[in-house]
This record gives sequence, C-alpha cells and structure tokens, in this order.
Amino acid sequence: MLSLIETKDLTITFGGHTAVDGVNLTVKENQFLSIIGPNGAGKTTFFNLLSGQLAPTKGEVFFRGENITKLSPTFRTRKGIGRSFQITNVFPNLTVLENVRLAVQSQAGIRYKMFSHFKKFKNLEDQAVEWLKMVMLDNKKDTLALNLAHGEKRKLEIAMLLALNTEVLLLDEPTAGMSLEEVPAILEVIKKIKAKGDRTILLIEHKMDMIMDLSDSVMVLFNGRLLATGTPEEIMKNETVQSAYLGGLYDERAIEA
Ligand SMILES: Nc1ncnc2c1ncn2[C@@H]1O[C@H](COP(=O)(O)OP(=O)(O)OP(=O)(O)O)[C@@H](O)[C@H]1O
Repeated sequence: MLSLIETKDLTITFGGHTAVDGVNLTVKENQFLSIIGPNGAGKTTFFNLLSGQLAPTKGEVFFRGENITKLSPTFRTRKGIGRSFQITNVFPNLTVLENVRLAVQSQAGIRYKMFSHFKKFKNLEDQAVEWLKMVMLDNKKDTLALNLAHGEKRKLEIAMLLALNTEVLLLDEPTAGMSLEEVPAILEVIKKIKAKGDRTILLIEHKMDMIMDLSDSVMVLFNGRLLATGTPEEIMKNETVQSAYLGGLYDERAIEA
C-alpha cells in the first residue's frame, strides 16, 4: 500500500501553547484511521493543519510524496484532501438536492475546466441524487436544508463532501450534537463509504464503540503529542494510553459522579 499522507515533525504553537507537537504520521491509501484524545488534545488543530486551514509553526505535510505544506485549502482539496463542510456552509434556503448539486458542480468545474467539458444540468443532478442515496437522504431531496433535523444536516454535509470526490475524507466528529437515535444512521453511512473501499478516511470521534467498529488503526493525541498508534485492539491494551488517556477519562467521570 502506498503512503498517501505523511506528516513530519508537524507542530503549531498559539502564543505560548503548543497545540500540535512534533507529530510524525503516515497514512496509507484506503486506510481508515481514527484520531482520539481528550478534549483539547489537538485533534481538530491537526485536521486544520492537514487541510490547510492552519499553517504549521514547524514541520511538513506530504500528499503522495509531494510537499503540500504551503498549499491553500482550495489547492489541497483539488489535490484530493476533502474536509467536511461545516453546517454553516450549507445553504439553508436551498433544498437538500440543490446543496449537493452545487458541490457536484464545483467538483465538475475543477475537473473538466481544462477540457472545456460541458456537463449538462441533468447529469449533475443525477450525480447529486446518487450521493444523497449514499447517505440515505434521497427521500428528503426537496426539503429546504433549514428544515432538516440535526442528524440529517450532518448527512447532507457528508453528501456534499463526498460529491467533491476527494480521495481523502477528514471527518471531524460527525456525530457531534446528535441525539442517541440519530447516531446509528451516521454510523451506517460511514460504513457504506468505507465498504466502497476507494477512500482514505480520517475520523475524529469520542465514541469508542464507533472507533472500535470502524478503524483499521487509531492514533492517540495527548497534549498535542502522538502518544500511540496501532490497531484498535492494540490501543485499548496499551498501558500508556490507558493511564494517560482512558485512565484520565475514568477519573474525570468518577469525579463528576
Ligand atoms: N486558533 C487558535 N488559537 C489559540 N488556541 C487555539 C486555537 N485553536 C486551537 N487552540 C487551542 O489548541 C488546543 C487544541 O485544540 P483542539 O480544538 O485542536 O483540540 P481537540 O482535541 O480537537 O479538542 P475537542 O475534542 O474538545 O474538540 C486547545 O488548547 C485549544 O484551546
């Protein structure tokens, strides 16, 4: 398997605080990698460094061996690194289908511009419907985005990300803010994407059962540092992880109780 993403000594400091600290990581093609760690460990910041939303203080990011550290988020998306849209980027007064069609259109624009290829409106719409089927939201295609439930908005966000057709999907807590009833649907969507086998997926999640279920490997961040990487089973057994991360969580729960 090829190495698709590589970080070398990736570091970012905000004021005096180092949020991501010397992270060296290799992600292979079509791997499903989950990122865990306590609140404030640097997970989202690490995603921002991969997607180009933030520039590192030190270190580098490589995509297929090419140094992309200085590329903007737009160029990184064109290369193949897709970061989930925030819900604020969903157009509330457009329908679900119109939102996904716009994402398909932007991808088509990028890919076909150099050939002056004219994609017919209907074709774009058909593609949008396919992505909506993938996330099981095609039954809501004519609903205004503003009228969707929270879990449905997250599905729409994933459909829009899928429509960009990037090789890499960075999913930052797709179940955040969801009710317990909404979680299984998102889990099923992510499983479907994984089962297709043509994407490299990086997932930030706090739900350990989801991590165990989906991941080929897990990386643990703690105070911005890469504490451990391994299979989900290895990570659960890892004593450093247990004492530093899982142990800490149990302590917090004990204190709260
Ligand atoms: N733009 C910023 N300016 C200053 N500090 C920041 C900035 N972004 C993140 N931080 C700090 O960096 C640290 C890591 O934050 P980050 O959001 O990456 O953690 P996280 O692991 O994703 O946490 P959570 O699980 O709560 O989302 C935190 O202490 C945070 O306050």
